[in-house]
Amino acid sequence: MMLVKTKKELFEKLQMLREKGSIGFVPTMGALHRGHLSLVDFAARENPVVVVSIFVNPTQFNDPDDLKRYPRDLEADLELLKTTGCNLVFAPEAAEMYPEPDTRKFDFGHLEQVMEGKHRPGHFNGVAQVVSKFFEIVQPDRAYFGQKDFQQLAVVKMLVRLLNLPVEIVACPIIREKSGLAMSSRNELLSPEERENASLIFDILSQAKNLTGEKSVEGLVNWVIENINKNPFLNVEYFEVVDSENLQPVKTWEEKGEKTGCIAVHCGKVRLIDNIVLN
Ligand SMILES: Nc1ncnc2c1ncn2[C@@H]1O[C@H](COP(=O)(O)OP(=O)(O)OP(=O)(O)O)[C@@H](O)[C@H]1O
Ligand SMILES: CC(C)(CO)[C@@H](O)C(=O)[O-]
Ligand code: BAL
Repeated sequence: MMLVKTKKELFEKLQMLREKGSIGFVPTMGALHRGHLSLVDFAARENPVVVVSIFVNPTQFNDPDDLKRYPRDLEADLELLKTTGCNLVFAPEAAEMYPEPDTRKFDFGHLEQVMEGKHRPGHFNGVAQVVSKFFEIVQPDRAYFGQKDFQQLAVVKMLVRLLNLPVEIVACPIIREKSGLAMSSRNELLSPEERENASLIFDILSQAKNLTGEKSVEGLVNWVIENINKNPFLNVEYFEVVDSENLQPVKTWEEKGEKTGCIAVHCGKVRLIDNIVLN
């Protein structure tokens, strides 16, 4: 496994690696856990070459404290990646990715106006800026994203359509801790007590999945919010039931198509997200 920090080094290494066949790309912000490693495993199964990027992208943080606190540990990340099928790690500095300020404004319409987009203004524009740069630099055949960031997946798929990019976006399932809590780099910022209580989020989402027969959509939304907020460590920012494809709000269970319940919860200073398919 090789580590490169500049685009020049990356181009040189990729020129050699590309001869082996297709490139699978896994973009991350580091502080790696089993969720990230599962994306690398999917990529390695489907491509002879796997590239992982580690970059805490400043343009997608709407909250400067969140950016400052975001966990970083390149040494530990490299140790973990050594145990996987990753061939090349790209860990650039901010100036390498943004030699000029990126002033591009993307329009994802409804996809960026709800849930994460509504509560983190500018977030998806920053994600689109950095992901489009990575796609241009790495030119992957396939790119792997986790379903934990459900809305991000929809935005990245639209980005690829908007820019006509020849990259296949592969969605990978959510990896959870034994307690059910979705793995996340931000979990490291939770105290042991907060972490224990945060497992209630998936517990309630799983129960909600079994209640769609007896509660209306609105009734279920209120039930989820009330039951999570009963826990003194947790405070729900939103819980919404949306169409899995277009993220339009779902009003009744009779509507066609797959429905996903998406949630953001504050636990102490940490903001956690999760989601579950409800039908
Ligand atoms: N538990 C998980 N299961 C599957 N994929 C995951 C999981 N956690 C993160 N990913 C995916 O890994 C990629 C990189 O995510 P990122 O580096 O932001 O990690 P993260 O754990 O989501 O961190 P945070 O949520 O604290 O930002 C994204 O595609 C994300 O969806
Ligand atoms: C895709 C991504 C690496 C872009 O910075 C980030 O949003 C993430 O880790 O999900
Ligand atoms: N996993 C999404 C990256 C972020 O929270 O900014």
